[in-house]
Amino acid sequence: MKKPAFHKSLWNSVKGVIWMLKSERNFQIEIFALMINIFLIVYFRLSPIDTAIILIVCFAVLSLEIVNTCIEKICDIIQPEFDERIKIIKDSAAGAVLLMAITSIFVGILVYWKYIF
Ligand SMILES: Nc1ncnc2c1ncn2[C@@H]1O[C@H](COP(=O)(O)OP(=O)(O)OP(=O)(O)O)[C@@H](O)[C@H]1O
Repeated sequence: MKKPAFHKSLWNSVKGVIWMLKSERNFQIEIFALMINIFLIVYFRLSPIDTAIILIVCFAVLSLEIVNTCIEKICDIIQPEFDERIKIIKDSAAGAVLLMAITSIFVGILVYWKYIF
């Protein structure tokens, strides 16, 4: 298959993110959390390094959510019926998002702490 032009593959990636925004509830919640963080970054006038740390953890959660959804979709195509192996794959992929979400909460507390107190 011929490789699409750069602008075409970039647009395909954007369409993927738009699909996630329209279809995935967890992704919508994580985007809402990103908005809150952007507000807090501006409100507390975070330093460039603290801003970078907050944005990195926010986008790490969002990116993992996309990968988790892709794994779920592939699993649903491969095995629509109940399968113990699919359960392990889906639960593990969801676990990756959970670990990063917990990490992001701790990072948020560490960063915002000095601006609040
Ligand atoms: N084919 C299957 N075989 C075994 N267990 C499954 C299967 N499909 C889903 N499950 C179980 O149901 C859970 C939820 O799977 P589902 O595909 O509905 O994802 P979801 O509700 O979108 O989850 P998430 O909140 O992680 O995005 C999985 O983590 C897994 O434990």
